[in-house]
Order: sequence, then C-alpha cells, then structure tokens
Amino acid sequence: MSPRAVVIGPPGAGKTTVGELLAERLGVSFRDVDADIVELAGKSISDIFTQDGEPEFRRIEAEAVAHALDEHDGVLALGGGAVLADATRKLLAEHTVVFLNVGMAEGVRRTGLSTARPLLAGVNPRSTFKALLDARLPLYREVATVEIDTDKQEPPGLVDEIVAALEGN
Ligand SMILES: Nc1ncnc2c1ncn2[C@@H]1O[C@H](COP(=O)(O)OP(=O)(O)OP(=O)(O)O)[C@@H](O)[C@H]1O
Ligand SMILES: O=C(O)C1=C[C@@H](O)[C@@H](O)[C@H](O)C1
Ligand SMILES: [Mg+2]
Repeated sequence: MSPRAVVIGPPGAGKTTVGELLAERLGVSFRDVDADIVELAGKSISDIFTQDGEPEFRRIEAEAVAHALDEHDGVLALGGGAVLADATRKLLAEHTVVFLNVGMAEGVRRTGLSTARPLLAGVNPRSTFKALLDARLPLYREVATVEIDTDKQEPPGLVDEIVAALEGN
C-alpha cells in the first residue's frame, strides 16, 4: 500500500488545508502525521518539544512517518521538518511527493504567532523562518516529485495545479 500523494513543505505552506482538499478531490482519505504523533504521544507537539526535546520529537516523527507510508493509501501530510531525517528522505524516494512551497513573508503571515508551532514561537519569526527555509529547501527538493508555489493562489486553485501536475507525471 502506498499513499496517492505525500504532501511536504514548511509550516504554513498549506499541507493540512490543501492536503485535505486534495484528498476530497481524489476521493480518498486524508491523514496528517502531526496528528498521528499527538495521538501516539498522548500530548501536544509543543509539550513534546518542551518536555522531551526536539531530538525525541524527531525520533517519534521518523517512526510515525514510516508507519503511515506503509499503512495509508490516501493523501498523507508530513510535518514541516520530517524531511530532516535521512531515513525519511530515503523512504520518500519510492513515493509521489508534492512539495508545497511558501516564501518567508507569506509563511510568517500564515503561521502568525501560533504557539502550536514551537519552532516559530521565538522572538524573531522572520529570521527563524528564513533559516528554516534555507536549511530545508534542498531537502524538500531532493524528494519532491512536483513543486507547487502556494504564495499567490488559494487552496482550490492549488489543488487543480497539483492534480494536473500529477497527471502529467
Ligand atoms: N494557499 C493559501 N492561501 C492563503 N492561505 C492559506 C493557503 N494555504 C493555507 N493557508 C492558511 O494558512 C494557515 C496555515 O495552513 P496549514 O495549517 O494548512 O499549513 P501547514 O503546512 O499544515 O502548517 P504546519 O506545518 O504548521 O502543519 C491556515 O490558516 C490556512 O487557512
Ligand atoms: O517545521 C517543523 O519542524 C515542524 C512543523 C510541524 O508540522 C510539526 O511537525 C512540528 O511543530 C515541527
Ligand atoms: Mg499542518
């Protein structure tokens, strides 16, 4: 079993919003690994980061991604930092991966000051977001089947673009 599409990208790229719509359009179910992790750990992502640390979060995340890639045949959204794990990038090489990209200004606007995103909760979200993009862009691109720029289009239009890109693949 393999997901119809795995959705990756930075926080605020729209993985959850666009992923849900894409699943609806394809007539399949949607699953979000961030939600799997919360269920597995029995606490919020912020609590995992503060109580157990980022390395422990990444360990749980890599395991949860491997399970979900194996089990889910619909649309699967990964957490923004899932591609940091070498093992996860290796697994993704076998899958159809949609990279939703977002620029710094729009990414910061969309994520706002939400405490649900512990990595962006610091004093300067703009520079944090930029550092995160600089470090991760090559990793997203390494595993992406298609890359979609989300800055200037609403989710329904993005779904049209993704479906067209996947059909042409
Ligand atoms: N293309 C878009 N245009 C405008 N707003 C958008 C777009 N995509 C998502 N949003 C809005 O941006 C916010 C973040 O979207 P969403 O939660 O889907 O991102 P995400 O990639 O799942 O983030 P995270 O990595 O934190 O889970 C939401 O309020 C959503 O409505
Ligand atoms: O960008 C990241 O590293 C993260 C994004 C979220 O999806 C969550 O997986 C968590 O907050 C970490
Ligand atoms: Mg999300």
